[in-house]
Amino acid sequence: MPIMRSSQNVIEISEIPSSMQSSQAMEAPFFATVSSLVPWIVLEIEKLIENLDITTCLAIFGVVFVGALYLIHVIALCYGIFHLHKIYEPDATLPGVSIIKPIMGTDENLETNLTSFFTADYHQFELLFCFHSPQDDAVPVVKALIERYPDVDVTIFFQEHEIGFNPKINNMIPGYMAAKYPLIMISDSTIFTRPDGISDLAKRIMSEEKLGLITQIPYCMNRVGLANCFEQVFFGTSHAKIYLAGNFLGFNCPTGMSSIFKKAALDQCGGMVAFKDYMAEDYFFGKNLAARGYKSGISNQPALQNSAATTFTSFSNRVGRWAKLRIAMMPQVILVEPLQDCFPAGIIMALSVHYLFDITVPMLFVIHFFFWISMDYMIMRVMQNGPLTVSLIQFIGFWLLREFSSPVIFIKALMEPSVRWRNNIFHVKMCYDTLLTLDGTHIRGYLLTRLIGHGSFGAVYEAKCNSDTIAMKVAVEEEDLLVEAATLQKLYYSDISPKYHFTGRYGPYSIIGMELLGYDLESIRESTPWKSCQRPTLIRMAYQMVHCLQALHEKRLIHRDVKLSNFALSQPKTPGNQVSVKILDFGMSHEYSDAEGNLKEDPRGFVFKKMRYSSYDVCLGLDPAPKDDVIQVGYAILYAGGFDFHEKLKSPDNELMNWKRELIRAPGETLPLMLKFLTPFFEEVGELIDILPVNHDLLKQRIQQCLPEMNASSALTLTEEDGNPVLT
Ligand SMILES: CCCCCCCC/C=C\CCCCCCCC(=O)N[C@@H](CO)[C@H](O)/C=C/CCCCCCCCCCCCC
Ligand SMILES: O=c1ccn([C@@H]2O[C@H](COP(=O)(O)OP(=O)(O)O[C@H]3OC[C@@H](O)[C@H](O)[C@H]3O)[C@@H](O)[C@H]2O)c(=O)[nH]1
Repeated sequence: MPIMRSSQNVIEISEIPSSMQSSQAMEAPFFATVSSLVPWIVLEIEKLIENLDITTCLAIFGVVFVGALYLIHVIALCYGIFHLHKIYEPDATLPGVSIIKPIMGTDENLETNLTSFFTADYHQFELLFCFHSPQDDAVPVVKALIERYPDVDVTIFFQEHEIGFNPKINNMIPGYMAAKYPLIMISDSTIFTRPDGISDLAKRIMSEEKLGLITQIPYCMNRVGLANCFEQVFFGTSHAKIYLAGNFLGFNCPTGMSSIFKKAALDQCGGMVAFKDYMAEDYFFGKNLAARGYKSGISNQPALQNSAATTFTSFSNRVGRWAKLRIAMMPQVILVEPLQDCFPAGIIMALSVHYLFDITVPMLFVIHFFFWISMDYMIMRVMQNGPLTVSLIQFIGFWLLREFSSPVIFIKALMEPSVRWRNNIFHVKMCYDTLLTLDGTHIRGYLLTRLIGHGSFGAVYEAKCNSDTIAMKVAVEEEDLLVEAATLQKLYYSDISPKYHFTGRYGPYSIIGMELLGYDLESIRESTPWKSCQRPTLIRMAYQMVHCLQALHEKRLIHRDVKLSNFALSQPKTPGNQVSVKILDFGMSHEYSDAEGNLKEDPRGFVFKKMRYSSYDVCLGLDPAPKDDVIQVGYAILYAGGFDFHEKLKSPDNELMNWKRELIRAPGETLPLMLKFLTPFFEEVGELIDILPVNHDLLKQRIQQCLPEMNASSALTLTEEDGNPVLT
């Protein structure tokens, strides 16, 4: 509603400053000049308020927004000048530092980067090199350095299990578990350190008791090459100013490429393993530490990225991936992020000020442009701590290229459903990470009490309402749950899946309420002493798993995501604690034919070929059929029986494909010794072909033949020993 004022008021207000003007004029001409403007400003503001309409409001908002961006520049520059590049004297009283180096692959600069850590000037540190696999190309590089620097305390780790979504965290967990010092530094393989880099981080984090996490602000080594200079200009200008201002103002605004934290503080948050499912683990380090009263900050030295593999494409993929993470974390940045670059902000400011004060647009835009680029140049000089390696003209060229390419990268990141990170492709969904932190939230009258699990579609919580306890699956996108809800309804009376309760939309979330099952079979495997179920248990599990598929396939449904963790036990029934195996997670399931037997396409376009645990035919590019569910059950049975299928999945593509082919062609020769007794079952699996329906009864008979002395269809019983589940 417009604010009405009488003209008398206007005159009164405008008169007050003029009287002040006369008194101040005697004191100082400068203040007099400023004061003389006050009545004019007040008058203009009064006029504005009188004429307040939607356009005026937008224009005022525009001025405030861009004004805040100018302020961010100023804060960043001042904070950079006063905070960065301070030099500390070595301090032998600082605690030891365990430096975790996650490594995947090598490039021409890896040796130089790693050498800088071997030769770092810190009195007590250990280097913990973490690899996904012994075949990694960087292993020989590290081994050569260990030989060259025998006095440095170094350990190499190979990832044992892929326990979470985040491959970097999966990789680092063994290193973290073995770390012996109270300070943990995480330093990416592309980082070069100055000799006093570790000392700087340690000094900074120990400067306050409540500091839990210190990150190095990302910057780059001086390198030649267009893409490298472009990258340096990006990290020295637009990225640096948000990072500096954000950290100064206390925002959780981290990048995890080079950071240090107090191990005791992270252990309070559940240790490294607690972050295994967050793609933006760095953001959640900061967030979880803050929830426990710890502060975050930045160190005095920037992180010197020194990859030899930077190209314009890799830069755009990487920055696009980060943008996707930010959007997933804070969807509100979608609105602000594209507008906070120089040109969009300039247009907003010029149009707004023109509208409000009738000053010409080109002049405003030119002033804005020069202010912005000059501030960016000064901020980059602060980051560099001296003259830039690029000339002024080159700086302007790279800066312009960055400004023009930024919206393209951002829009591309928004449009693409998946992100690539090294060898992995991920589907980062909007708000996905927030789905994992909903415990304590009320949804549809239920209190979400515990996160039970999560998959690519959403998270599953235990949810309670009075005495009723159910499982609630929560996703962001409605279509992710539609198929699952429909499948659960179709299977309601077959007793092989959790009972369906309800589905719907609740605020930003889509939900399904369903029966809460007990332990999943992967946890049962994990709780056995040798990570392998005993034969009588295995045979009965296998029988019931095939039974689940039978009920599913009879309804013309295929699961397409069959794995051990997608089978779970029903709640034990008294007396005798009997349990049955049920199948769950129908997010990828599909009704493959209509009642007449005509095949149906799935419009969702999943790429099963790329799922490493898909069957041989599916990896070749064929559409999954019921027989492929059975083959995947075969893999799950082997895994439950003690075969390290997860390790197998890490084999090179050819080797894995050969193994999959041989397992169904010649199971007697391919099955590991301890599981050779399963040959009758796998021989029958090898007979399955797409065009014939699967004969599940025959498969069950074959399972029975694997261990004739045991009744494969007899019930399973669940007990507990020392708090661990025991399935017999
Ligand atoms: C009135 C003006 C408001 C301006 C708001 C600016 C909006 C954010 C625009 C650009 C973001 C650049 C952020 C740089 C730091 C984040 C680096 C990054 O992407 N790191 C990822 C990879 O390591 C990490 O996993 C993601 C973490 C999520 C960070 C979310 C931060 C959101 C940005 C909030 C910063 C507000 C600063 C405001 C300063 C006044
Ligand atoms: O699958 C992978 C991918 C990456 N990594 C390691 O993780 C580190 C970072 O990888 P990259 O250099 O490819 O990626 P980025 O520079 O984009 O990573 C950065 O941004 C995203 C954050 O979540 C990360 O913490 C941060 O390191 C490297 O040391 C790399 O070897 C793995 O160990 N496994």
